[in-house]
Amino acid sequence: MGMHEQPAADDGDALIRMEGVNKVFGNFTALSDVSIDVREGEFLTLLGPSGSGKSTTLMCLAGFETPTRGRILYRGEDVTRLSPEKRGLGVVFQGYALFPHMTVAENVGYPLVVRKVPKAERDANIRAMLSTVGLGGYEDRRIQGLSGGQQQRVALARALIFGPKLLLLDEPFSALDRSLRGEMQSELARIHKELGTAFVFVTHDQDEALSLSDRIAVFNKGKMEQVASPSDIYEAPASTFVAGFVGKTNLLDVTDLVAGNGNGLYRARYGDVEIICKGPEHLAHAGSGKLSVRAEEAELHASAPASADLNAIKVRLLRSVYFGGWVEALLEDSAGKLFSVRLTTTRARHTGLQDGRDYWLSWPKGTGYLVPA
Ligand SMILES: Nc1ncnc2c1ncn2[C@@H]1O[C@H](COP(=O)(O)OP(=O)(O)OP(=O)(O)O)[C@@H](O)[C@H]1O
Repeated sequence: MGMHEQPAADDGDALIRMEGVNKVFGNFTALSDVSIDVREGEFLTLLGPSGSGKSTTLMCLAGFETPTRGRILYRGEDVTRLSPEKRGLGVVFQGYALFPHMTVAENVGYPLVVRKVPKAERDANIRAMLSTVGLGGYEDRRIQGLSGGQQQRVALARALIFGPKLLLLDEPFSALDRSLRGEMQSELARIHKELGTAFVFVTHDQDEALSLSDRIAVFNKGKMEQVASPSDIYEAPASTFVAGFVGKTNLLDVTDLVAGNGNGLYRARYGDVEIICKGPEHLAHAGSGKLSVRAEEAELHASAPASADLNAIKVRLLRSVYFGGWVEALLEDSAGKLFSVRLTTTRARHTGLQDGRDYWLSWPKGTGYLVPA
């Protein structure tokens, strides 16, 4: 797919499809008209803040919750009311703990025992799956003696051993420390590639979502606001929420929108400054919108930049914060609008940052992305 191409409305490749799903608990609407396709073999991440409906979506896909309204189709067949066991999906959920009194092999082989797979075949599968998750030779170990990362590998092996077409994972690494988390993320990416099974992964961590996924679905207050590739989510957000939740951005009120001739560019106005930016076609007649300018897309200059290729605004530096590799500058323009700019430390030293001083904030013409106000 091209960089900003939207997925087809009717996707024949859907492995599992959620159609207009609502989920109401008492008088609280946890999911509101959620439609989403999971494609064969893809790594799809459900991303959003706490309480946005990610887990509820996963529970509906798994069959642990039933939608109040809407349908779930598995390869075109309605499974909305089918029990989790009958769906045959792999799950790694927080509440789906390992059996602590059993060995690694007994845990991993359990789904095969349930499916009455003969012992010899079972043992061969257990051995192969343990090697896939990097635990070859751990068959007889006890669960209690394993580290957090190793236990997660066992949980993965148990969820994958019966060859499900889809694996559902709910924040599987949230209890792990940062370095172990990074290691398990690479492992998960490797296992996904090796097996070719579709994964649906829930997280509230944007970096995890951006680095692991083929596509990301962003949730906010029970609604799915956008589903797209990581680069489209980051570079062509569909809403102010998506722009602000993924990465750090500045949202400017712009007016007098004029679309270019199908080149994806817009002319716009921020206060009395003329701006050239990118945006989706459907805003051509909107008149105004919000312009998302990424914190790392912008630069600071001690004097007015001479280049005609830059959008530029006069600002005052309120303060800067040092983060090692980069410096974050907080600035304010004459209208009282606050800006956040992320400069490399080298660049910040070169510019010379002094609180209270005036600067020019710039970003290249043709960058920055319009979202509906
Ligand atoms: N069984 C339930 N009964 C009542 N309310 C529920 C139930 N399950 C979920 N909710 C509510 O639905 C909302 C969405 O919950 P959900 O767990 O899907 O969010 P989430 O995006 O996964 O967030 P988190 O990361 O905190 O789990 C929350 O406000 C939650 O309190």
